[in-house]
Amino acid sequence: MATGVGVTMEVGNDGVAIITFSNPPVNVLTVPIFDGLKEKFVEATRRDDVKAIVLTSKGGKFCVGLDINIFETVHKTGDISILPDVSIDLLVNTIEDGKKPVVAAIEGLALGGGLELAMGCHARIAVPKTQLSLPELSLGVLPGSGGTQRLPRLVGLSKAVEMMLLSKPIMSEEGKELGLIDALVSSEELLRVSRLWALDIAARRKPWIRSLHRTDKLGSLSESREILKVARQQGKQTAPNMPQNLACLDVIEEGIIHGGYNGVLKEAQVCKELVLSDTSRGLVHVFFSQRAISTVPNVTDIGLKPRSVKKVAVIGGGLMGSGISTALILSNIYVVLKEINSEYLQRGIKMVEGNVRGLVARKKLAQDKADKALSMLKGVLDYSEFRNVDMVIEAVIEAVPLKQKIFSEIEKACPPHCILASNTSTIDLNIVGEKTSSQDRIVGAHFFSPAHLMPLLEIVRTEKTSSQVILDLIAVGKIIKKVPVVVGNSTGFAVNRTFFPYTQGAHLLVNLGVDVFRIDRLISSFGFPMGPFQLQDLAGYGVALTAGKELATAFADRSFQSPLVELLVKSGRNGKNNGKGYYLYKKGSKPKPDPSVLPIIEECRRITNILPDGKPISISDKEIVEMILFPVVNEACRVMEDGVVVRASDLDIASVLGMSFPSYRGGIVFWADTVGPNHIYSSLKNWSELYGSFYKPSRFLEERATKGIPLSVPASTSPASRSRL
Ligand SMILES: C[C@H](O)CC(=O)SCCNC(=O)CCNC(=O)[C@H](O)C(C)(C)COP(=O)(O)OP(=O)(O)OC[C@H]1O[C@@H](n2cnc3c(N)ncnc32)[C@H](O)[C@@H]1OP(=O)(O)O
Repeated sequence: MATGVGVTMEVGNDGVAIITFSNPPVNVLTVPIFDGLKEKFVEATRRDDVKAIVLTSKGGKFCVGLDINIFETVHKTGDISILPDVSIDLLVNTIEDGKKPVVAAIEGLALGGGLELAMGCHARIAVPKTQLSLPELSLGVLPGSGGTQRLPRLVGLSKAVEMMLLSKPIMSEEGKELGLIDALVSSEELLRVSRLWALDIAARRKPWIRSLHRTDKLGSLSESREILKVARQQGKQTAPNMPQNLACLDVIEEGIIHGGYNGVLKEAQVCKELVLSDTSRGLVHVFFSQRAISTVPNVTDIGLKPRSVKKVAVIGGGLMGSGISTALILSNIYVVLKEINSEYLQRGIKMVEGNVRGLVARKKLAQDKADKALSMLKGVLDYSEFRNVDMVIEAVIEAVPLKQKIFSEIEKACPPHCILASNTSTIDLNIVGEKTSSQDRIVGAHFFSPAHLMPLLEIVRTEKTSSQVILDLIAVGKIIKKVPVVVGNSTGFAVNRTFFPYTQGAHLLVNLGVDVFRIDRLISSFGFPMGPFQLQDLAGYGVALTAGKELATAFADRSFQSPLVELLVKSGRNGKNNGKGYYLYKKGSKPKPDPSVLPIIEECRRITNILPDGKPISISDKEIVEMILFPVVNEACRVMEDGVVVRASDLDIASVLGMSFPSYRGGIVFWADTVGPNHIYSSLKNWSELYGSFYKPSRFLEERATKGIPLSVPASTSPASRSRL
């Protein structure tokens, strides 16, 4: 066992046994920890000098739950027997129904199995601001140690359903109001109060409560059924592809109808079934992939320390610049926002204010924090404030000469340590920085719109960008609560490059006679928040035209260009911006497919003239999804082969966070490996013969498919690998 890992017991003169478990840094529950707990509880129950027990942990973080590596091992081996089976033996028989009262002393956080362990105790004392949550559904499983039964009995069914279905944490203050926590005390008082509480229960001065036996908070059967019915309807609507949501509600219902103990039995059985589901495989993969991105070879492993970035200049107050400024000021980074005239500057500042106000209106930000954030913003029209900035983020239109001019100006205006970042989404950074002699400080900081809300930050490095600058930007990304993924310099970088065939593939299908609204419906059913055409409406046609052209030129050998967006613009449509695109947009109502767009699509089909024999192709729903997503996988293969990403799983995270690829499918590469490279390769080969080079399989895909190697296996094992990182 590693140092500091284990379970100890100390019996005080007061007759209280303090059982302490420790598994740094976050006290995950593993088989040895469970074994240690069992041993100590049995010993404390047996010993005559022990009147009561306090369960606690070391290090200020009570417990983050079961070790998720165990799920990963089950996924790799299929061996479900390694899953600890503690729900009845340890939690019910040994702790809850044991002969001595147990109080949980909780500090920092109690998540998943950690909170379940605490709920098996007879009382819970917590430190203020302790985070409490059952997030198991976000891993594709359900609480497997009695959580589905005890939480409703402690906080009421509605709140418990909300906390589990949304994996929503609460703080111990709310936990106290709800009855989940019995007392809130300072960290220094935690053990003293817990000991006294345990002794009070032993002496019957305080109630000895076994949560599983309670029914007082459950309400009547008909009320419970109504709550579960509404939750099922919502689950079907919002998470149709997530089996764990409905399974969790079924398990809760079992306990309500047949009693908590039967609920626990069913819970353990369903949890095991869910662990083996594709959804759990995908979500657990995403969990670990998101943590893996923090390791970047030659950046995070060479002993460098991130420098502090306190003041940032943002150039350009448009949609992106104002979003980036918002993200920075919300995290206490001072921003100078530069525009070329006061009209544009005022507009930019208003947009930032609007972003911040929007967060307050949606109760995501307190008013005092909003005021504080806005006080960190200063609008400027020249470079004088740039003399002491730590970083500049350029966010002007995608025009090479303009960006080059800005970069040579900021090179002179900023101090020599200043990071020079561009938010370009497509332009080669070497070209952006061509007219400077500071290539080592030039880096891409590619945010996704709306920049204050979207979690991904693509950090683009050239061969010349210094490791220090990359490390600094990773640190800034984390401070502003983004997930920073370091990628290599290539047109479209990782995300836009991988996903350019997504839009083009959808357009190609339309020109082959497939209905736009059918495509959008199917892509939404696959799990994207919306289809490619609604997304185009939302992003605005200007972006579609400029970025689309850039990518089509760079990848001319495999691009499909449709005149549809130009035709839409000619007919006075500009997507959501002017309320008219493929859909009609009215305030307060959902977008409606607009039938008057169909003649424009017909005109487009006449221009491209690719309908085989002049007739629309006949195609299944499954094939439509594949004809859009397999070309994306194909480009992902090229991105990996070109070394644009460090690991395949970085592309998974980038696709989930940047393109809203459904997380429960594990990301684009993980999903492709689930579908099977061979099926993808042979489908693409077939379509390329029928419909042209857009579908031509890449060399990397062909090699993996023919050799039977998963796409996620590191590219370095492939002879064609040539890293840009
Ligand atoms: C039977 C039960 O019902 C089943 C369960 O309990 S399932 C588990 C339920 N618990 C969870 O889902 C919690 C998952 N963890 C988290 O949400 C976050 O890690 C956290 C909020 C605890 C901390 O976040 P943060 O401070 O950003 O640190 P983060 O980098 O995520 O985690 C620190 C380290 O702990 C690891 N870790 C955190 N929770 C873990 C877990 N439950 N199992 C294994 N490792 C875990 C992370 O992988 C990371 O490891 P690394 O340093 O080697 O990369």
